[in-house]
Amino acid sequence: MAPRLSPRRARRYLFLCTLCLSCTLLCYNLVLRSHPSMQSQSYQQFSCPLQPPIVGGKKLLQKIPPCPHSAATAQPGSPPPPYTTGDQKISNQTDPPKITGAPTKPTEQQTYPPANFTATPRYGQKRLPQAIIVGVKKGGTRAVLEFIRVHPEVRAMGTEPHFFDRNYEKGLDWYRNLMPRSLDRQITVEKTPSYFVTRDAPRKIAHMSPRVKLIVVVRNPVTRAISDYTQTLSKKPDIPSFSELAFHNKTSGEVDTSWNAIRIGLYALHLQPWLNHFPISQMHFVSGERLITDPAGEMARVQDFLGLKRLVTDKHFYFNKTKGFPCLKKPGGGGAPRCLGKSKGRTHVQINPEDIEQLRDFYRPHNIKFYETVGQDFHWE
Ligand SMILES: Nc1ncnc2c1ncn2[C@@H]1O[C@H](COP(=O)(O)OS(=O)(=O)O)[C@@H](OP(=O)(O)O)[C@H]1O
Repeated sequence: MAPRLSPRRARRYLFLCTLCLSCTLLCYNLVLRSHPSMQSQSYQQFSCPLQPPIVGGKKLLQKIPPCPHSAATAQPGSPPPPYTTGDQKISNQTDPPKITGAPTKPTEQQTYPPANFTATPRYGQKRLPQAIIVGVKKGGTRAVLEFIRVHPEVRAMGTEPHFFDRNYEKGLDWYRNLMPRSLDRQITVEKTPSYFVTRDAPRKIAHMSPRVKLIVVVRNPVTRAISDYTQTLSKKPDIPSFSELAFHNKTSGEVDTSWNAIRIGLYALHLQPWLNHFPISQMHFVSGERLITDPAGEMARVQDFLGLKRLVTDKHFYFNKTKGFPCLKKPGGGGAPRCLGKSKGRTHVQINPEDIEQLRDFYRPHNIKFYETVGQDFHWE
């Protein structure tokens, strides 16, 4: 017959058993979490532990799906809402306010996650970018970034870090730390369109890495100026008319080149400082117009320039009639396709045709100089 336990001893055994069980569970959990095979996206969907990195006290909403969605509904590789789906209504989010000292445009990132979307992976290293989309504002830079990051060998920062124009004093470690992790064979890319018109940016970028590849998305400077103005007007409805801002004197047709919307379009002028630091072969110019009419063709050239296999092809795009722009198909054919957010492809404000004609005349010699410098005719007539 087994000896009977006193109640005190029984309680002690019970306590020891509970303690052992808890330790086992704790160890099991620790081992599972640290094992690489358990850090896949599907695991993260259930744990959802990742917080956006903190930069300058501001949270970067970068590649982090909202937890409830990812846990409940996300398929591996599928992006989180809200963002445009097919011919449905385009996201009605507005541009977020610009925050000086911190990377901008988190809303874009929320509304347009990349096709190779994963919650920030824990593998690989953070590296300084090997390619930068340096301009131009309203040229189509977001489209190029979102299209190129579909490529499995590209890792892109979704927000604009503004390192070489606003945050340089924060240092290269700060900048590197903003980048997504990448494997050795992958290319890290960021885009900040204001670099192209920042005088000191070429020198600073060359100092970081003289071999970095530079992408400039250019668009007819007249359309670009109207796009820029339309964006400003959407935020500040009380600004003067386009015509008042664009011309010193309407009758003489003297263009006001001190207005940024006009000045940014003087591409030949802004290009010069870049050529003091980089050979033209290290710069690639994307046509903002062809990016809309033939995104696959334009992206083929971008992939060639970056030394990547042409994996982003016409199979990835379809023309969304509601948006009036090419959008990305969902990889594999299933699920929702993805268009850029509503701040991309706005209906432009109506501009007097005479003003447009005057601006065309104004830009013509500058455009010709630009075509000659880059050895490419963009046909902005
Ligand atoms: N596929 C696709 N979908 C939507 N929009 C597209 C696309 N491809 C190019 N574009 C053009 O991109 C213009 C915005 O340019 P950026 O992304 O460089 O703007 S920004 O400087 O980052 O604000 C934007 O300018 P607007 O049309 O004036 O809004 C678009 O014309």
